[in-house]
This record gives sequence, C-alpha cells and structure tokens, in this order.
Amino acid sequence: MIVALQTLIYFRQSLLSVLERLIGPYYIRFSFLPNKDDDLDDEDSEEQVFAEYDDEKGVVFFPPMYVQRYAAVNDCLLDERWSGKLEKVVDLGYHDMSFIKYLKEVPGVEHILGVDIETVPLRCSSDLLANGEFAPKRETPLQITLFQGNAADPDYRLIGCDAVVAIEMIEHMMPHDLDRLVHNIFGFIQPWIAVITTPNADFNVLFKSMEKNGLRRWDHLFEWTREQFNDWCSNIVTRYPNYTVSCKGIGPGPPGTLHHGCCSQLALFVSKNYCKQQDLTIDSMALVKDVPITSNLSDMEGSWEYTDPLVEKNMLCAPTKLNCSTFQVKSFSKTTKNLMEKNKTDSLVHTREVVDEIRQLTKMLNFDKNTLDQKQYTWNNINWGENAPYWNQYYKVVRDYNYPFETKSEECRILELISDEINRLIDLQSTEENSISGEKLEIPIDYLMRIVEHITNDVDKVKDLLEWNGYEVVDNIVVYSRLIVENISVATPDNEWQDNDTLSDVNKQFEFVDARDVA
Ligand SMILES: C[S@@+](CC[C@H](N)C(=O)[O-])C[C@H]1O[C@@H](n2cnc3c(N)ncnc32)[C@H](O)[C@@H]1O
Ligand SMILES: [Mg+2]
Repeated sequence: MIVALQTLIYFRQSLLSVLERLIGPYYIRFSFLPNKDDDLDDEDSEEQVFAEYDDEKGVVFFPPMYVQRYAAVNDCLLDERWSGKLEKVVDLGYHDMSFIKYLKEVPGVEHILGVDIETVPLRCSSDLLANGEFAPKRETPLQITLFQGNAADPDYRLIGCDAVVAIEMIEHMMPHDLDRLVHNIFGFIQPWIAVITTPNADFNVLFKSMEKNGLRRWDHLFEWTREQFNDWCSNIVTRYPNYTVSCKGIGPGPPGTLHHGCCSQLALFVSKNYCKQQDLTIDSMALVKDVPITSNLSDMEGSWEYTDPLVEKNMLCAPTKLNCSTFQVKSFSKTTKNLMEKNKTDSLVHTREVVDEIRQLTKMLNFDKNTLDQKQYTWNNINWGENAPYWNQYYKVVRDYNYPFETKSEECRILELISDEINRLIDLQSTEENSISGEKLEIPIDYLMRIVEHITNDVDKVKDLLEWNGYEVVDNIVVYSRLIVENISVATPDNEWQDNDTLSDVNKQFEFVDARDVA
C-alpha cells in the first residue's frame, strides 16, 4: 500500500508539469492581479469560477479546487498593504513544492522556506530546484531552503519570516501539535501575516463519495465547520492580541448550495504593529541597536541565565534556563527601556540586524554544542523538557538552493517592459478580432511612459531607446507594423478543469490521470 502511494507521489511531478502547461495561462489570469489597464471586469472573472454537480462524483470545481486555493493565498500575499515587502516566507507542509512554484514569482520574495514532516515528497521537489540551474537568471536573488521537520517546532531559522503560509496542513496535525503550531507562528515567528487554509466540513454533504467515510477525507485527522474554524481563529487573536483575523471561503459550490459555504476556508492573520527595518523610526532603530545580545565569544563565559522575559518572549522564546556554562544575555539598558515605555511596546521588532545577530550567535552556540554533548549536559526547555534539541535547531536541511541572478540595466528593463506591453496589446487586439491583420498598431508614447514610470519619466530617453532598438516613433506615437499571423487556436478539452476534491490529496492526482486518459 505504502509503495503504491509512493509510486503515485512520484508520478505527481510529471503530472504537475502537464497541469502546469494546462492551467498556467489560466492561473496567471485568475490569480495574479490583472494589469492595471486590463479590462478584466468582475463579471468576467466570476464566470470562470464555478462548480457543477456530477452524478457520480458530486461536486466538480472549475478551475480545480487547489488552483482556487493557491489563487486565494496568492491574493493575500499580494495585498497592497505588504505587496513587494514580504522578503522571507515559509510554506508549512509544502509537500511537493506545488505552491512554492508560484511563491517564487511573488514580487519581493527573496527567501522561501519549506517545512514538511514527510521525507518522501521531498524527492519530488528536486525538479524545480534542478531546473533552476538551467533556468534564465532571475533579476532578484532567491534562496529556497527546504527543511524536514514538524511545523509545530520553533526552529530558529524561522525567525524573521514576514509571512507564514499553511495550505491544507492543519487538518493533518495531532491536537497537541496544532496547539504548538499556534504558538510557533504567533508567539515565536511573529510574522507580518499568516495565511492558513483548511477544508470546510459544512460543505462535505455535497460530496457523495465521502458518505462512506463519515463525511470527511480519509487522510484528515479532523475537518472543521465554519463555526469551528472561526472559533479557533478568534481564540488565536484573543491569545495573541497583536493580530487581527479575517476568514473567507474558497471554492463556491453549485448554484443553490450557498448555505453550505465554500469547499475550503482561509484565515488571514495580520499583525497590528509589524515593523520592517526600512520602516523603523529613529527611536525604534535605537531600540533595536540597543538589544543587548553580546555575540562575543569571551562574553559567553559565566553562568547561563536566560532571564530577561522580553528577550525570551520576543527573540528566541524557547530555552528558558540552560543549566550549563557559557552565555549571558544582559538585560535591557535604560535607554531601551525608556524607549519601550515611550513607544508603549513590550516587544522588540525582528529586524534583519537582530536576526543576523541571532544567527551569528546560534552558529557559535552550535560550535559549543559539540563540546557540551561530550560532557553530557542536559538541556531543559519549558516546552520540550530535558534533552530538547539544542538552541531551537529542530529541522534538518534537505536542500538549500540559491538561484542564479543578474541585475539588468535600466535600459534593458525599460525595453523589456515596453515590448511586453506591446505584445500584450497585440494579443488583446488579436483576440478581439480573432485574427491579426496587416494593419498598424499605434501606441502613444505617453501610454508607454506609464508602464515604465517606476524607472524613468524621461520621454526623450525612452524614445531614443525605442528608435535605437528598431521601433518606429513618429512624433509621440510608436508605430508598430504587425505581421500577418495565421489564426492560432489552442484546443482545450471541455473537461479540462475537472477535479474532485473529495479524495485524498494523493488519490486526487491519480483521479486526474484517469480523467485525462479517458479524455
Ligand atoms: C495536503 S498536504 C499540503 C499540500 C500543500 N500545502 C499544497 O497546498 O499543495 C499536507 C502536507 O502537510 C504535511 N504535514 C502534515 N503534518 C505536518 C507537520 N506537523 N509539520 C509539517 N508538515 C506536516 C504533510 O506531510 C503533507 O505534505
Ligand atoms: Mg488534505
């Protein structure tokens, strides 16, 4: 049975590449914010998201449920309040990296972490990373670090994450782990936002195939109704009042089933006072600079007391009292305390500086650990008892990959943006006319200036650049002579989006193969 499951999982990657080709264009249209000037009206996009009854399967979603889920999570990450500012993001329960594939393209993201308790799916992930070696260079740096570990454990490498994503993971967790996960996210990582999704049990009556299984998916430890999920979420914000939460459904059912809600449910948690380094005021900069962690080896001698509750709570949280030698965390200086009182805060912000300092510190502690292990010291940790892993290093690194990147010149970026826009306009017109004739396309330079306004507002420079690169510019109009292109049509089978969300995640993929084979 396990071997069969593993085989299916291995198959999944190649299936995903097929899927990618099929849903790619749809996904881009559906998920990423439409271009400002795109005329994609709400009515149009709503028409594309719907569900139908199938006599055998029950409800079938268009597009497939997981696509709708990824799109909903992406929408959260692209919210204008933090769009472009989420640099370090962790995907908890990343499975085979299906979502990381899209996360990679979220503007501003420079470090993606994946944590999964399973090791089998990790082998499927290698493709995405290996492709990276041959892929065109990125314009921005990107590091992907995959860990094997329990998302409930507060590994120090999670510190500094701006966003936490957990798609359809919590229902696979044991109750005590789920409790610890909450603390890990909101007490330890303290991200700017956290996006958590889980199935909606109210919806399950619509799935006939679940009737045999007590109306839940066989591989889930629980499934919550909307009320239960809302309770769980409001309980979190009561315990962590720094956060607000909003819930919504993903994957509407067929007409007339609105009262059951949607197939999945999503909670978006937002920190009320998250502060990134570049947003810090002079006062809070001082506060951060004053963090009294000494990262000097000579200071590591003496008794180990981890007494400052602020440091314990906000910086590393876990090992409360270490009954061995070598480190001392001094308490806050007077200036820091005054500043904290003035700012009415009892917490420190995780900034790059602090995080780097913690990393440096951790390296030294790891070095020390080997010596300590030999002496058979025990660790006493409030949550994990004796012999807890050293200094919050719970996860094993499975893969750490840096994508190659090169920064493009300003001219190159301007040209690329303008040529993409011209191509988009051509596509738009060709879909409208259903063919491309030999006519000319005339685009006012002012219009193109808006596309590159974040780089330059020098019209003459852009005109020169375009002319140098073979574009015809007459007065302030770019004249594009179109080629005559034969009608191109991409055949899409009717049942392309079929998906039955009642099955386990593994079976779901298998089901898809069958559907394709039949089609
Ligand atoms: C249904 S899959 C999630 C799929 C993935 N997030 C996506 O949307 O494509 C659930 C994943 O959570 C992982 N998982 C379950 N319990 C976990 C835990 N305690 N810590 C980390 N990962 C866990 C499983 O190994 C599995 O890969
Ligand atoms: Mg599942």
